[in-house]
Amino acid sequence: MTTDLYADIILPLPLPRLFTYHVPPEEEFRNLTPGMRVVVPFGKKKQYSGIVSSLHHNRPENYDTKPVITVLDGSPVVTSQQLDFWRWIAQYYLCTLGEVYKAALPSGLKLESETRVYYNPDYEQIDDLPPKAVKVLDFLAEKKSCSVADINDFLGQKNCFNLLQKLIDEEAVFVSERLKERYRPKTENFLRLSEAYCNEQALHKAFDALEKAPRQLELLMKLIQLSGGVGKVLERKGIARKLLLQEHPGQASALKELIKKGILEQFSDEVDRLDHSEGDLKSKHQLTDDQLKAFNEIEKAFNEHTVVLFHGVTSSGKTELYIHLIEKYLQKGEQVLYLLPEIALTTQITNRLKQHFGNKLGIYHSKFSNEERVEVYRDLLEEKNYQIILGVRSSIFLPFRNLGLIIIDEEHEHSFKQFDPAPRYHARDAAIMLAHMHNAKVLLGTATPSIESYYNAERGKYGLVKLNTRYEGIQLPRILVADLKEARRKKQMKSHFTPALFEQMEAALSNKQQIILFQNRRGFSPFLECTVCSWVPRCKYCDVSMTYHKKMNQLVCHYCGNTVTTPSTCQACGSPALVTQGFGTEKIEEEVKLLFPEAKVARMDLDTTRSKKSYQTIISQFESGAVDILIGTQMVTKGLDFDNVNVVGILNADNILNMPDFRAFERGFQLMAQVSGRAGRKNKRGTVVLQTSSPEHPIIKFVVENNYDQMYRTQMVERRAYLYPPYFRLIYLVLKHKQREVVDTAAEALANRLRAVLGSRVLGPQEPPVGRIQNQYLSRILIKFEKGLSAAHVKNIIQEAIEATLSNQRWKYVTVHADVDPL
Ligand SMILES: Nc1ncnc2c1ncn2[C@@H]1O[C@H](COP(=O)(O)OP(=O)(O)OP(=O)(O)O)[C@@H](O)[C@H]1O
Ligand SMILES: [Zn+2]
Repeated sequence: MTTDLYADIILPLPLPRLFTYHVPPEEEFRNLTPGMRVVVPFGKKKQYSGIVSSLHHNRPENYDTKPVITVLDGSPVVTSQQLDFWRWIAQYYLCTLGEVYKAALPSGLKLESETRVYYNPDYEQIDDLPPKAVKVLDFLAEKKSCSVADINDFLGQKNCFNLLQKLIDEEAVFVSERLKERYRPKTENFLRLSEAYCNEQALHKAFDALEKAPRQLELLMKLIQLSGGVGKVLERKGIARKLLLQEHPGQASALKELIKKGILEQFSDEVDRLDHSEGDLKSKHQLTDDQLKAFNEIEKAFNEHTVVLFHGVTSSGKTELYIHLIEKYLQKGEQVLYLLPEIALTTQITNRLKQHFGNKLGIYHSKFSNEERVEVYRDLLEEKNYQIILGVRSSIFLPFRNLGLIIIDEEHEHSFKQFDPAPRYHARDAAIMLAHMHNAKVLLGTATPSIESYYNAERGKYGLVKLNTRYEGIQLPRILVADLKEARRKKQMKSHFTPALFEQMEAALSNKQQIILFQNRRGFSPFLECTVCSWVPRCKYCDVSMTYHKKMNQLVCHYCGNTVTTPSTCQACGSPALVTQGFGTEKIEEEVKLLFPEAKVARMDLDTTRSKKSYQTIISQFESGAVDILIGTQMVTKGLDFDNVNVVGILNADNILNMPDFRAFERGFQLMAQVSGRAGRKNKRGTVVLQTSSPEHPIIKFVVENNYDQMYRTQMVERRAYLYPPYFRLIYLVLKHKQREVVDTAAEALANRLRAVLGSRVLGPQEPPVGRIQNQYLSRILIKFEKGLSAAHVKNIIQEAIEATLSNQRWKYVTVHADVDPL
């Protein structure tokens, strides 16, 4: 122990341990507290911003500490509760705190150490700049950002520091090398009368003075008009410069003169990027008797349980019920987090929630810009507007102060689990932990519960509430099973459509009703094949075949994104006889357009939804009836609520059920039941056509009968027999290296180490189905252990074994990551 102060810092790097720095005695560091961001040196030259995890007086024994360079915040940006949550995630999901830090903060709050200069698009020039500076600004405006070296090259000089300094002072550019925050509240320039002219007499003097300057006079009059009259302009509220110059941007020089003469003054002020307009709030729908009964049961169940599973059939009005529940918590002054699995869903739910909760609702997801996300983050940190957050996975990392309720909609969805990079967390499971920390409640809502959650409900760990009737008593859709084998044998197929599906579609179209078609693959076809020698184009970097995308005329690797132009001849035998095999959404779209030339068709999959607005556009086109047929991947299967969909087609159930995964049947049931649920939600019972080569498959039967219980029971028998969740826990260890031999020997050694302690609970190593990704060879070990064994203990063993294995010089560059509770 010393009197010197030390800080353990979380850096945005995958380091197994926190680094300790000493805190200099200067005034600046007086109020340093955990959760604040500081700048620290790391390695030879680099600087990073990190988060203070803790402060103490213990000098590290093994190394000399470096000093903290500077503090970036006046108060913590990460609360102590968040830090505890981060620590839990790191420990449970076997990753580092640095990895959690990277996932948890929006990038606008993480800083970069490279010397990059960013153009400020909001900068409006007032003073004259030297010509060179204008040149640099034009250059930057085009590039948006570049390095200092680029500017030197551009100007042909060694050092542009002085010039840059001027631009920085003007706030025309931002430089992240100074570790200035990349995010800045957006400011805008405003104009008002200056103090001296702020009475009617003075104002009249100004009019006289401007007699010979008609453009300036005109501008002054416009300011008065925009302010709402002479009386108002004297209040000096400020009119946006943009607004003033809107009609006559050429008047900028006249404005400059007015400012110079001291009649007007310009000031800048923050404008909120997010819309806080109140709008007209609608009152809630009255709950039906069945819904009310479920509502009361949920409230009662919360008296005994932290978590309640709400199993309500599709279109039973779960969302309506959530709205009532949210209101209750808001009245108590508590915050609500509403988690959704998919951005596609947020559009509709946002609209529904906005109508009731207006500007108390904040939205948080990855299609939002950094600045928008920072604003939501800061809003919660400073407890300003938002009381409900609607978001996807990463919103569990927001700085909640007073969380009362977490709703997890479509809790069975796999996209709640983050696959890559670390932390590989399950947002549902992590949210339950978060709720425990806040003493909050969790409602898991779904029409098709995950087997894990249903099991927890059955054995009394969670409360269970059911709602078996659809709103307005509409029956669940009629499901027709269409036998693909038979239709092919009888030569009745129209491309990928059986007569049953084709007829239903025709009928729906002639009745002006809409159709949803589901195919679980995007692209045109899974692969291209040479009919002469069977050659299939494969990714150069990964061990998979490439997917053919017709519109782009490209082959795309869905693992690493690598693209190549489609070859016109076989690269092995030279034959031009290349044919497409299988089909994805793009091909279905093309076929539908040929088969139903009159119908308007839209497609929703990863390829058509790259931008923030694209979901909104597709969904509102379909809502408004501008589109008759919507084709999509799993994005279209869940949660969407359309009034006029009468027919749903599942093009191929087999490739869902044939996945080499112990969850394939459960998942197949959920997907098919969910997509079926999109049909016939209003007015009239809908129809689903389910195309399959195995109509006798038990899962198909359960879907047709809407028999969740039976599906659950049969699956549980298998889970128990083959030692799978929910009876057993799984952890994958994935090893990667650019040489097969190295990764294999390392995996073997690691598995042996583990086996010495855990015995037959260790399986493998084995090459995973895709054995090479981005030129890295993979090997995988599976650890399967009984619920009775302490997970924390097993994780300790794993961590030690990994460290010991990697300490061998031979395997130094092998990377190992864990996937806890993999999906
Ligand atoms: N009490 C009610 N009053 C008026 N409309 C209702 C009521 N309950 C449900 N609805 C309407 O019925 C439709 C289906 O309800 P909702 O979307 O809430 O079902 P859901 O159970 O969430 O469905 P899914 O599981 O398929 O997402 C919606 O359009 C909703 O507005
Ligand atoms: Zn690839």
